[in-house]
Amino acid sequence: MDTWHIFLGSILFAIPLILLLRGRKGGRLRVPPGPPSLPVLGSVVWLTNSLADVEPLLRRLFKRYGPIVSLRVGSRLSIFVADRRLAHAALVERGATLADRPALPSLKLLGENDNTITRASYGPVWRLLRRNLVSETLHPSRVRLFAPARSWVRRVLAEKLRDESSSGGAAVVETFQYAMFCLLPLIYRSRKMAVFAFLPSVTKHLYRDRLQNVHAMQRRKKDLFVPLINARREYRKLGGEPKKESTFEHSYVDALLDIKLPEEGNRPLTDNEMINLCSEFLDAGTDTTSTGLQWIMAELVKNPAIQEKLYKEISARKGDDQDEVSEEDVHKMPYLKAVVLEGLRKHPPAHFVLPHKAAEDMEVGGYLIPKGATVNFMVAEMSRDEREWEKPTEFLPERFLPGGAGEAVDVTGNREIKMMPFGVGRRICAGLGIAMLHLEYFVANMVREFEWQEVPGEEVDFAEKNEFTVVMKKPLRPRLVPRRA
Ligand code: HEM
Repeated sequence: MDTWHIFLGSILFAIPLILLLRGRKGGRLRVPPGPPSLPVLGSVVWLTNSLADVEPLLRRLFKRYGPIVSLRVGSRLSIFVADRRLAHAALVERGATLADRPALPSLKLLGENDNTITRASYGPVWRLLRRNLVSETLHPSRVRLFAPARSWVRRVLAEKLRDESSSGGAAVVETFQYAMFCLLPLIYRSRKMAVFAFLPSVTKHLYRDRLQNVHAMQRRKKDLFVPLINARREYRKLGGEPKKESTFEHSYVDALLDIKLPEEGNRPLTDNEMINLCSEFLDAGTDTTSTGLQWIMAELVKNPAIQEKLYKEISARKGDDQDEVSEEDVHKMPYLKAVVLEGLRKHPPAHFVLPHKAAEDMEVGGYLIPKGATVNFMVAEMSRDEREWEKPTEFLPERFLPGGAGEAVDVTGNREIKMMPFGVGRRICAGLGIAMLHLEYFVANMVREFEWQEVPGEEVDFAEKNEFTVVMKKPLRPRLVPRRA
């Protein structure tokens, strides 16, 4: 072992030890450091910063206090973790302790329960709902059955992009969203509820209009989903055969109709619960995937040599006469996978995982995470950390090929975390497999159909904007030159 390795080994050994000693005061563990707090308001930083700008604020706090910091929102303690090793210790090594979710104050205002996969407490209902989605609908054997739907959406997407490109810079963002809407049908989302995290009993009066809008959207969601659910009920009653390409033998709604909640006297799901679960399925999968697709295509526009290398890999497998790059094909394309992983590393669609809750007191990095605290993990900070990734601001898919630093990176983070675009541990994204498949499938087919070029005056701009996911502030508008007749 050379001196450099001994030096590196000592540093890696010393960091947790230093953190451990810093967290102790008179032998007792302290909560992670952070700015001072005031009663009712929480951390004083809220006097000069808004919740919407929490990411740059956190970056400043990590510089000042280290990779784990505390903030208070009202009386609630939120802890933020930016270090990949601490994330592994918290979410994988002591996974069950942090597998719970904090209660959403807004749910009560809306008269809703938390029976969805994302919101449910870590327990039997969550387990049942999650298993239902993962093994009944998103299991690879089921996902394969949806190949005709994927093909149909790919054709629609290519046609729409062809139309767009004939009129100059193509507005690809809406087209990607539309494609994902078609694939995971229609969407409803309620992202404007963050204000109700502060004193819901007061903010519900201050933001009465916003609350009314959310109620109206809830009604619209009901109008939209109930007929679809009822149609499926009828269809099952008749024991019907699938009649056309878009009618599948199995759907998520079928799996939901079969569920009985053992903890609650074996009752079936209510219509409201089914609506929330359908809408969660679409919410969770649509924006995330179309945002990921947009960032990856933007990088390919900006890096024509990488696009060309990818095109060569694709055309070596698929002749011009063949219809599409299929699911089976994409599994055999290592460079395509590297491009998608590098896109998710540099531009994770979600910069935070969903909030976790500590079920009991626990120690992370030498600090106390008290029972009931909310714990958040900084996805983008980890995958852009220059101590872990060489040239993290550059788009270099080669790092995921044999010999590269990201070779054999495991996005599930079970062994170690290098990046965690889908979260890790027990609450890891339930759609990881299908999300990776959709990204690889659409990137491959879109690069095969068109050459994606930068348009003068519409240069690619990697500035970010916080929406439901982190999107391109200036949407991508490339020139698309068809590669095939
Ligand atoms: C590129 C696309 C996607 C990304 C980047 C992504 C990312 C994430 C992240 C970061 C979480 C939170 C993990 C945590 O709290 O620790 C999550 C949770 C979740 N995702 Fe995804 N997701 C994607 C696509 C999908 C798709 C396609 C579906 C389903 C159709 C889906 C369903 C879910 C569900 C149900 C959860 C909640 C898991 C739980 O609480 O047990 N996601 N996802």
